[in-house]
Amino acid sequence: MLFTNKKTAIAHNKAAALIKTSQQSAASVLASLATRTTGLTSAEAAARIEKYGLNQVITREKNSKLKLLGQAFLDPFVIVLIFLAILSALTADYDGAIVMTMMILLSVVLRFVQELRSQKASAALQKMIENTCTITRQNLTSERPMTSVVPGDIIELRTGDLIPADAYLLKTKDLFLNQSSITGEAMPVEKFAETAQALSADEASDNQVFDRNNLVFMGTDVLSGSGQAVILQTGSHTLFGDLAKLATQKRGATQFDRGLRRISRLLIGMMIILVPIVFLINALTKGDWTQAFFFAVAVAVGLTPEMLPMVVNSNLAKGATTLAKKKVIVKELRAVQNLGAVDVLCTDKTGTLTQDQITLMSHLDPQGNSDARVLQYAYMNSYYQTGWRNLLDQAVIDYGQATKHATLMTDFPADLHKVDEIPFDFNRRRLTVVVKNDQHQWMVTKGAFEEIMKISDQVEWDGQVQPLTPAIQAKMVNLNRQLNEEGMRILGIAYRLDVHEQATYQISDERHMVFAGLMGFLDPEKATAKQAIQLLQAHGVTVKILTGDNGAITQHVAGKVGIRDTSYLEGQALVDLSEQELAAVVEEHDLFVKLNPVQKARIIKVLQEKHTVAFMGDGINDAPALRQADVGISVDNAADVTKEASQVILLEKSLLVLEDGIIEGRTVYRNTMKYIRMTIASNFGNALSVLLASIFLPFLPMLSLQILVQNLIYDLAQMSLPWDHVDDDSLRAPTPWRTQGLLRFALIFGPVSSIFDLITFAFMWFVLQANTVAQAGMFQTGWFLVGLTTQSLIIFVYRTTQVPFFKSKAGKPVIVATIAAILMGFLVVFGPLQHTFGFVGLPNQYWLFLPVVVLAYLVLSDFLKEKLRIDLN
Ligand SMILES: Nc1ncnc2c1ncn2[C@@H]1O[C@H](COP(=O)(O)OP(=O)(O)OP(=O)(O)O)[C@@H](O)[C@H]1O
Ligand SMILES: [Mg+2]
Repeated sequence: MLFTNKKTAIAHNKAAALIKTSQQSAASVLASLATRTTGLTSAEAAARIEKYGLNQVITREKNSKLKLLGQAFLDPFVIVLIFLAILSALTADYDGAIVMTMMILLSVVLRFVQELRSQKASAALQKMIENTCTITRQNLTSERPMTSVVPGDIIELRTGDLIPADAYLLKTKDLFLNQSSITGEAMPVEKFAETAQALSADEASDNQVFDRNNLVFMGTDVLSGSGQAVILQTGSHTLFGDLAKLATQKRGATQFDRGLRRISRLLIGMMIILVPIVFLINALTKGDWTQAFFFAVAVAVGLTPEMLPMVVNSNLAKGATTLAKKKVIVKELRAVQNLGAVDVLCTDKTGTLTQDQITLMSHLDPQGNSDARVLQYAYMNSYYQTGWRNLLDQAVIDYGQATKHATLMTDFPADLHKVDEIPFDFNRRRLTVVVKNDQHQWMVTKGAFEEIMKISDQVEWDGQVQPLTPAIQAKMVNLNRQLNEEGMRILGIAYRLDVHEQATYQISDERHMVFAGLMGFLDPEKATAKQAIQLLQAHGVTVKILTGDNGAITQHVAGKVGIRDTSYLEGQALVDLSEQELAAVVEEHDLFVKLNPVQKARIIKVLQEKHTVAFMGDGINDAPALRQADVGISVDNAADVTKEASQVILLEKSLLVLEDGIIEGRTVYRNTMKYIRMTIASNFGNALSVLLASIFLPFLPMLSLQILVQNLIYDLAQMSLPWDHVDDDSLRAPTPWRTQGLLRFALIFGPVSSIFDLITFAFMWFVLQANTVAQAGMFQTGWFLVGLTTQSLIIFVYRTTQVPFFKSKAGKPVIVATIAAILMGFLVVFGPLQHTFGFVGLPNQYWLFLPVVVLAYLVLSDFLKEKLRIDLN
């Protein structure tokens, strides 16, 4: 569903060249790249980096600064100002022109700097999460950053690796790739190291390149198996290099994005309807069409929510930077806002809820007695397998190495070597390794207890191999459950001797096995897990466990970390449910066990119909779920695909940071909403006031230049909003995007502010006698100051449900910015540029009126806010 139709986007010459290469032998491919299986020398690699550049696809980086600057200029506000400035200069009003030029520069520089900062913050965060790949150079194999790959490099591929660039396979072992990111096809594709056949004429299409078995492409990943490949092309020369980075296209628009767009449209719509009316009324009643036009344009600028994207971005960037200090890296900025909306957190078990230190505790025969041979079988299995080495394998190997490799394998001949393996997969939930010497071969399988049971028909019981009878089975199931209930994770071990002489083994060989015993692992919960989950629950987030492990052990962990409902549902039981039934059971249960990766993603998808869902996981089996979730959370030592599928990476083991992330997300949302609420109400109010003034006044209520200055001052003040303090009680519940209250809010508070505008008009007109065209300057100055002070101060009312100043204190930056805005207003009115802006001095009565009207406005608004129980969340 995500990348359908990508095929149409491939470049013909790139595809044709790759197809040609696929038909060459490995030797000639290596020769044409001037490389060899031992790898490039350091000097060659350095020269090639010079020549081909870093292996990255984003080329926009370079001109992004210019583009940002361009965007800052393209703002409607700036365009109108430029227009006005040119006009002023042409009409020899040089003072005006100079002031406007200053305003233009101020506005552009501020926007540019702020946007650049947001962008830099985001780029810096992305840099902290580096993908690596295994490169062989000068016969030495090591992990290097993916960006350092050059054509001719020899790379090793393993389960969970991302393919760093387009490459030609030299060796493969059951190598299955996931090409869905470029072809849209979800089925795994097996790849082989062999020269491809030439295409017949009617087959010759660019899309054939995906079916070339010996080629792998940037942007795809290894599902299972292993391989070796030589890099053909890097960076933007790869098949998909000219498309934007695939990973960034993963997620569609969120509710938040859509909501913002709706609001912008609403505000712009209001402007489009209103501005022509204002223009016509003023032109017809006052007769000066040019002035009426500029006035209308200035009103339009005033009603444009031009700061919205910037306020949102700097809010998000600020949230992300704060989280980075707590070792939570947000790769995509808007994930911060999504975090705030999350009301269900699904999590994997191992390594997320539990420590990533699994230890092997016991190796038991099927009757529960310690047995050294069981350990030796398991050790062989973990030691020789070449797929993704997960924590269970690591625990076995660590245990083996502690007892010394050589002294461990006492029950087996010393001359064993590996013949084959059948890699682990999450449907089979087991993994097989085959070893042999001159006399015998051993097929050794380990995996989930139930899966090993399925493939065994014999068992080592009372010291001999016996048929695995239902009675013995029942005893073993009992033993397994007992161990699980004690918190022990169990893997079963089985073997089969001398299966056949062929060198390659298949899944179908995993049968008639002898159940040899159990391996018990201890996987303690993270010290912070319980507290973290309690905090999440207290903040309205339900926690659910989605695991591939079995019910008993999951219940044990759930109990330890404080998940109350511990009834569980098995993956198999989900298969037959209709979407409707599924929707009901996902709400009911908190534990889902024996899930395969697709089932994890499916549960999340169903939950998303009613909830905003985060998923936290660290395995390659978690990638589909991480992609599906609204927020994918992973850890730094996870596999490449896993990290790539996530938007949030936890650098530290503590889970308490989850709470920080969620609070930060909610803060971002609240502070964004403050801006939106302010803008909507004041725009609506201003539109009303301007309309009425245009109808009844013989002159303009404010000059276009004055409106623009006012607007600039508000813009400056509002830039402080991301740093505002948010009331604790409004951070207690998830913050999904909600607009219901907004319209009501605008319809109440817009007119309220208009009433005070009208009071001001009346005062200026009747009391101060500013009722002729000659007195227009005084009228305009009077309204300018009232408008500026009320609109600057009203944020303190709108920003909280509580009594401003006394009960809820605003953040310092907001207080400072507000005072600065008011001072700036007074400076413009009474400073050296007074006449340039068309302002005049004001009589003494005005100074009695101003504080009264401002205070009355604030008090009434606050009163209404509480009386009408306006939802300010
Ligand atoms: N390396 C391995 N060798 C054999 N069996 C394995 C291996 N890794 C996992 N398994 C089996 O497959 C099951 C599912 O794997 P895994 O535990 O990684 O799934 P998961 O969904 O990530 O669950 P978890 O919550 O434990 O992380 C395990 O419970 C175990 O029985
Ligand atoms: Mg896992």
